[in-house]
Amino acid sequence: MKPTIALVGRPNVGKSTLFNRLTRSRDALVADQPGLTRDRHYGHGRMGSKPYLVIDTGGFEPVVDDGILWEMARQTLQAVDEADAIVFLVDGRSGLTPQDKLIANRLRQSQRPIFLVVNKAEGMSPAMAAAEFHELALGDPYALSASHGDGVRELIETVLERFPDATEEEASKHPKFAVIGRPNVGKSTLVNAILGEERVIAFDQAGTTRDSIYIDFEREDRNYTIIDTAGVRRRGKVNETIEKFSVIKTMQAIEDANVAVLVLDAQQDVSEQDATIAGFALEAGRALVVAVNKWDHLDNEQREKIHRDVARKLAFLDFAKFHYISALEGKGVGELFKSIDAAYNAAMSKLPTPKLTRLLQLAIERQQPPRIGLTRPKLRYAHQGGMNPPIIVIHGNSLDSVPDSYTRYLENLYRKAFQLQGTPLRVQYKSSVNPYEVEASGGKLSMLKQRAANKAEAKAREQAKEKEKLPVKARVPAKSKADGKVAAKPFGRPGAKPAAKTGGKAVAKNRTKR
Ligand SMILES: Nc1nc2c(ncn2[C@@H]2O[C@H](COP(=O)(O)OP(=O)(O)OP(=O)(O)O)[C@@H](O)[C@H]2O)c(=O)[nH]1
Ligand SMILES: Nc1nc2c(ncn2[C@@H]2O[C@H](COP(=O)(O)OP(=O)(O)OP(=O)(O)O)[C@@H](O)[C@H]2O)c(=O)[nH]1
Repeated sequence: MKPTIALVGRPNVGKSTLFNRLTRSRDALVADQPGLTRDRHYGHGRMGSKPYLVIDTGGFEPVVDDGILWEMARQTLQAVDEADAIVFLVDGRSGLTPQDKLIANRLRQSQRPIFLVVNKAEGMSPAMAAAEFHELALGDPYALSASHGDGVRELIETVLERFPDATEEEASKHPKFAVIGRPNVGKSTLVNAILGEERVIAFDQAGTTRDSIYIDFEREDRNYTIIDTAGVRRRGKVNETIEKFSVIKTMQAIEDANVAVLVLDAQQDVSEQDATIAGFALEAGRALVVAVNKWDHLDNEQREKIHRDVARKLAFLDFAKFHYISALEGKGVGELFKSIDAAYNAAMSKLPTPKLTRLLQLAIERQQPPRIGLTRPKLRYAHQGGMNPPIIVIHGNSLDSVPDSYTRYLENLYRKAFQLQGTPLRVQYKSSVNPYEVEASGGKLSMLKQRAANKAEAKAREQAKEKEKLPVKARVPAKSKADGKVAAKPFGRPGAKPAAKTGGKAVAKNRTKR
């Protein structure tokens, strides 16, 4: 399970700046999708072989007791109680404030490990910057500069020390699906409807309120694991108070599943929270099935309306299959399983290199990528870069100028050819910048240099093939995309090689599309 790190501190200490640093590398994975609003408070990051989730809790005003600030404080406290580690930021330039002391007192009640961070410490000696914050009695403060990046890596390494390395993503041999959705949409009812008929093999009682419940069961001779994120087991319970919604629980469940089943309530409009949860699944690259629940007792007009609402607000889920079901009456549940199976198979598909490359050539024959200025991108060959979600890596030259529309054209073609229904699909580009190209543009390459260039290209292909054997996430490339507030120096995934070397000569540029 990925550890979750919560960033806490009074307003303006630099939480979003640090958040951007810790999550930047993953931004590349979800290129802007039409209609997808990304929640900038929750993000993914990775340090070497250790992936993590980060929450920016927003400004924490511990002294207010109502209104929006109180609501923010309530959410911050929930995150503090549910996170695996807390990074408490203070401002090294403005020094220790009474508010910092109040927050520190509240954090001390938490059972979670706390890391006190003195931000904005660039140009100061770490000992000087940290000195006055020892008073908070939260251990040795870490001095760093979120905007410059100094000390950030050391901090995150220390935070992650206590968590185990991500074992190679265990390719689950069967579908493991998380039932996710906002409160009251019918998640428990659906889980009960599914389990009511099936043979439950094992039942894992959740350790804390944050944890989901894992249930193994058999259906038509196939094994499944259901990850139940609904608040409490309600079988037989009548007057149940509504459990508060936990974003961390939902995100962890999505991460741990290989298919997400998003439950919506057909008797209500698609809400922002629905879209946000859908966005989490998409960002995690999970295969997805949507269950529009409570389809009973709706007249045609209401059904039309929800169809339109879904099409408009969840357009970015166009790869997923939608089911209109009634968990209460047990209708549509069997069909749902067909899509869960299909989505699982698609997410785990093995895509052979020769077929990927043949399809690429076919795509180019049908339609070339457009010329940008004097150059036309040259797409040479493709191989699979990962599973769950399937990643297709395309090698060639000048790939930075392939337009999004062409990437979508390729995606659609691959999706059709491999029947990848229900899973996101990612196309990434790797451009080889041939060091001889500059000279070549002035005249012909000498035979010798030409041979060296060919050798470099051949080696790149070999390496690409080798990489197919590596774990999925280790190969997701970083993209240094400065995010407004942050400096352009790349940070976040030092474990990932910034550029693959081809024969020690040619340099590769990475670019990622969803
Ligand atoms: N000098 C310096 N300024 C920084 C550093 N980190 C952040 N800042 C600046 O501090 C200000 C606040 O940064 P934010 O990241 O928005 O702070 P925040 O804690 O998220 O603020 P809220 O969203 O209000 O809670 C911005 O002007 C940043 O540019 C740093 O390491 N050094
Ligand atoms: N009409 C109708 N009502 C349903 C259906 N499924 C669930 N409900 C009702 O919706 C309410 C909420 O259902 P739950 O299964 O508790 O919802 P949940 O998503 O698990 O809720 P949380 O645990 O709070 O997240 C209950 O009153 C259910 O009886 C359905 O298919 N049709």
